[in-house]
Amino acid sequence: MSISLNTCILILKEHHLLKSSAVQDTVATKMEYVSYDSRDIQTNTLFFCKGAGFRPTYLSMAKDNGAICYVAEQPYPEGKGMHALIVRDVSKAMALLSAAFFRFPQDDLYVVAFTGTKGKTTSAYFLKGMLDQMNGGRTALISSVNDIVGTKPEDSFKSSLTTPESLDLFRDMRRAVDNGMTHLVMEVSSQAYKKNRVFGLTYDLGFFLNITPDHIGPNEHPNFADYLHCKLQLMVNSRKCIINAESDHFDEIYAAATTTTNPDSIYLFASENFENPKLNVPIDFRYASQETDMRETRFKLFCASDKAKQLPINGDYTLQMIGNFNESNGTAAIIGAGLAGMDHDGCAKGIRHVTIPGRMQTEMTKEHGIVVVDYAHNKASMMALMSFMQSEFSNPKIIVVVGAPGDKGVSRRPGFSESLTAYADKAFLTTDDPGFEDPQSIAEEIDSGIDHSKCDVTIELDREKAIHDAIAMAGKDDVVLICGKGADAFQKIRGVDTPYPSDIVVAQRVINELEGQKEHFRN
Ligand SMILES: CC(=O)N[C@H]1[C@@H](OP(=O)(O)OP(=O)(O)OC[C@H]2O[C@@H](n3ccc(=O)[nH]c3=O)[C@H](O)[C@@H]2O)O[C@H](CO)[C@@H](O)[C@@H]1O[C@H](C)C(=O)N[C@@H](C)C(=O)N[C@H](CCC(=O)O)C(=O)O
Ligand SMILES: Nc1ncnc2c1ncn2[C@@H]1O[C@H](COP(=O)(O)OP(=O)(O)OP(=O)(O)O)[C@@H](O)[C@H]1O
Repeated sequence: MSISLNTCILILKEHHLLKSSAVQDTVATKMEYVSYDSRDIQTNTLFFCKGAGFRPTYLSMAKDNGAICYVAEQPYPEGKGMHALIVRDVSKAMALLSAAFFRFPQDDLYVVAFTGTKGKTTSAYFLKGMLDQMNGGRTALISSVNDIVGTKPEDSFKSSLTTPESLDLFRDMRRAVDNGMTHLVMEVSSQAYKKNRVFGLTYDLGFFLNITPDHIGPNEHPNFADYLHCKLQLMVNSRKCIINAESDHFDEIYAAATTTTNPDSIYLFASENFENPKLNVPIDFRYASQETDMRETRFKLFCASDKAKQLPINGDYTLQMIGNFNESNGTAAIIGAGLAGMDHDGCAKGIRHVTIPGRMQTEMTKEHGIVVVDYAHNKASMMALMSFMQSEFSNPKIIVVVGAPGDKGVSRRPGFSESLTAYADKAFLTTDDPGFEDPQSIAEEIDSGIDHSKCDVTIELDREKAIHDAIAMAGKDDVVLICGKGADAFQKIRGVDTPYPSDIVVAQRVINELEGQKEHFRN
């Protein structure tokens, strides 16, 4: 793989990004590697100086290690003797040049993107499960749990970001194409748009699942308007748009979709009884709950409009994932599979056994009720989870283990106070990725907003002990919800991913200790 200096200049000029360039006569002009990290350089590398944490010494290091050209928003003396491309926005430049360097892998993939405050990972896994039926397991995945770029074990790896840096994304897409993958399902976070990680990328299908306030605070979005604006970009950049008509801010979402997409290629879905008198476009797909228990979720999908009836996906579906919110996620994913060419039988077979690490993993204990490990970690998902449990078990005692992360998403803390007050009988406030903040202060902040006449609180910063105490106190008919970390096997503490056994492992161990049982969590 390579890219010439001239090509870089042309691309940057075409997008009005180039401010100035300095070309060295004696230096090679063919770049054979790209990087934004001075610790990862090869001969003739094109190096991007980007990010709040960038230091000019990284450029010196990159040059010493073989970088011959740098892209930056200002010239650096440390880059003397290298080609220099000085640009208006280095993150946009990196996305465009990376796509070109990796020979536009998106052109060889059917690319589907999900955005939404909640349900991205779940919907992405559902869709991958179905597409794999059709293409023989050749669906690549970019998600906040795992990235999968091929069929061999070494082609699956844990992701550190939900949506990777543009350079990493295009490299992974190239790897997927070279490994014979035909489809890519990806989660696109609001940060991905804010940081131009997907700049210039167009999706075959783009989904807007829902939006509620989240990710607002230092290092993320300054306010809700910015969060919404970033998420709306997915609609602007999708050839076909699929929108949850029940989402807050529906009008803005639909309007964003119509800026670049004919209404014939915009599809809406909603639950059976949803009505919005102000809506002047028809709902294309409806879903209706069937009988549901703690093992499975069953629902029916109706193709309601003429446009929808062209897709043969009408019918009954069963999910192994519980939680009524998964009917909405499942519906979205099935519409995606239908638009990609699948029929009801293929979809039903593909989605039937999909499970997702750390999402709604449940265990029925003998003496301590039902224990659920789930990734719910903001107000909307906590509300959805606890209201589902309340309705399933006709007002059980709900015991929750939860904490809020440090350094980000500060808006989640009052959201936890509110949702715990609304539904929980007992809360163990504990540690969840405190970063550079004091976990005790985070817990006290959540506690200060809880109405203690409704929800009793214990602050127990040792997460393993909190899980133990929650399960130990639960009676036969109670529900224990261990929230926020899912299958994460680390705690982010002061910039370091500190090993942690994972909530599933801890809960399993506690149940085994208490009941001597050797079963494993479902899913
Ligand atoms: C605000 C933001 O988007 N930050 C991301 C960004 O950081 P940055 O560009 O400022 O880079 P930096 O880490 O300060 O480092 C500066 C540069 O120096 C380079 N460097 C560093 C050290 C060295 O020796 N040599 C060297 O060259 C680094 O490679 C980097 O290019 O680029 C880094 C990778 O290059 C990311 O790890 C980092 O994500 C931060 C840590 C993060 O966690 N972001 C969260 C908010 C996020 O993006 N979350 C969303 C999910 C949200 C949701 O759930 O919906 C996501 O998509 O994951
Ligand atoms: N459609 C939904 N509405 C409300 N809550 C949901 C929905 N789907 C999932 N959840 C809840 O949110 C949790 C996270 O789900 P999921 O990982 O699919 O979302 P996500 O959008 O990828 O989240 P994140 O951006 O935080 O990684 C689930 O464990 C569940 O508790």
